[in-house]
Amino acid sequence: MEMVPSTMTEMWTTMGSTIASFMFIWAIIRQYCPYELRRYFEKYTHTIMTYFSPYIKISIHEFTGDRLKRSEAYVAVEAYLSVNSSKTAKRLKAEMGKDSNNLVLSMDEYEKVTDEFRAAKVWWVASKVVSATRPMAYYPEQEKRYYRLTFHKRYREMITGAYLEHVVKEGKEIKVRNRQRKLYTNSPGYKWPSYKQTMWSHIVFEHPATFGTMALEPDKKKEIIEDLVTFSESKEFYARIGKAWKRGYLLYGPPGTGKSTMIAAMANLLNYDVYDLELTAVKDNTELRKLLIETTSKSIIVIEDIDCSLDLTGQRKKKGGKAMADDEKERKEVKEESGNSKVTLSGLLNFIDGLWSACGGERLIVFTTNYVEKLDPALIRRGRMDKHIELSYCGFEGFKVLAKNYLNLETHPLFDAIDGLMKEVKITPADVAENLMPKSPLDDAEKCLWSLIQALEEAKEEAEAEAAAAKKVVEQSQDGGGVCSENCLAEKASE
Ligand SMILES: Nc1ncnc2c1ncn2[C@@H]1O[C@H](COP(=O)(O)OP(=O)(O)OP(=O)(O)O)[C@@H](O)[C@H]1O
Ligand SMILES: [Mg+2]
Repeated sequence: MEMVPSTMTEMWTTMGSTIASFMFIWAIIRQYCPYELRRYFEKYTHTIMTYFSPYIKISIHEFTGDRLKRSEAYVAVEAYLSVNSSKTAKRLKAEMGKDSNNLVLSMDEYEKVTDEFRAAKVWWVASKVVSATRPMAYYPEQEKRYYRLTFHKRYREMITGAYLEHVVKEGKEIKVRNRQRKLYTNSPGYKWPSYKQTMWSHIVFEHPATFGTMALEPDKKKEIIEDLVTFSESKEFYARIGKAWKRGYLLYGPPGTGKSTMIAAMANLLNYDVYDLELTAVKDNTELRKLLIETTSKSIIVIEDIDCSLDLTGQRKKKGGKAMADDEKERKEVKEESGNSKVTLSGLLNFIDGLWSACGGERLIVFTTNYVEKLDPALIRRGRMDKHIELSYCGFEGFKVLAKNYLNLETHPLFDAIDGLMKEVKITPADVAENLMPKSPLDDAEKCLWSLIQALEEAKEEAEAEAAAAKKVVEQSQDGGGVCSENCLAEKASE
């Protein structure tokens, strides 16, 4: 019986000295052996340890084959652990979250946390490998981050199946809930990526516009919202009919009628990112393709003022004489404005429905224009631009939305006068909004309404004066016996 403690002591002593000798050899190897030999030794020690260990390890690296894109699995695990580790981890790092007013916590490097799934215990470690810097290396020292999951081999099937599925699914949901939406732009003069750079630069998207604050006929608003929501919920439908999950919107109408505002409202409704594509800054069709491939899912790709962006008007209907000359002049101007860009109409059409436009999924493509009639019909046919939305002058219903937003008024005795004037003159929502905006702290709602009435009356007088001038021109031309074309009448009236 007395032998037992002594045998135990001997055993511990032997184990202790074995470990000490091993550590000593390891220290010598680290100190004196060349890097290659060290790596070799490490590799085999590792293999022997793994052979005897009952634990399995899975690594999830931040970058895999494609160095330009973070691995989706890594991003999902990062999000999952940001919520599940923040209660147990002792060292956390904090980053700015959604709307820049809350901090999102996640586990810091080399931190270890435990998770449980159906009574199985697993361990996560956040780690990184710093690659050796070589003298004269082109790229600076690289850090390769990864997460390592460790679990007992008896849970192999459950962890590699159900648990990882659960982590990725929950991680993606957390990411969507926490993500800060971004507004991307392709800056002019930007050079095609060097290491790990992209052709897009971005800022946080924080536009406050919503469909609730937009002055729009209620039926039209409802129709657009339903269309957008149906699109965002139709993943299976698009897959079933064999169509890429994207939808094109053409927004057209005079300046100040809310086209850009509607894009922001769309992004806020669907929680999408916005890619504001400046076509004049795109060198050629190849660059356009690269830009498109970089866009991510759940995004709106916007080309504003498509008619001014490039000479994309294609083969327009032939017009006679002067109109044709104007047309040519205009094209020349557009060409000059668009600088050296060689993006063509066919390049843009391929951009909309080419094979690679399907990569990424769930995307809206929005064009805006002030002159829909100038666009090539091929560019805006259904199937490319699926929904055409006209944004027009402000009606009384639109005014009521703005009065509620700007002045918190639902009704007022001056509303009737405004309704009457709005039926007679055209005014853009931008002009209505400007008049309803208090100009000093002393301005009350009634003063703002009077300011709008005054603007409407002035617009009415102007329209009446123009109509009278046009009438006079017609009368003069009839007295002179000459026949005046529509164009010539317009010219004379403007004189
Ligand atoms: N329908 C609308 N509802 C609410 N506000 C509007 C609306 N239309 C315009 N506005 C207001 O007018 C301003 C200008 O509107 P916006 O930039 O959306 O016009 P636009 O149609 O894009 O003009 P442009 O053709 O010149 O680009 C916005 O900041 C917004 O405050
Ligand atoms: Mg605009």
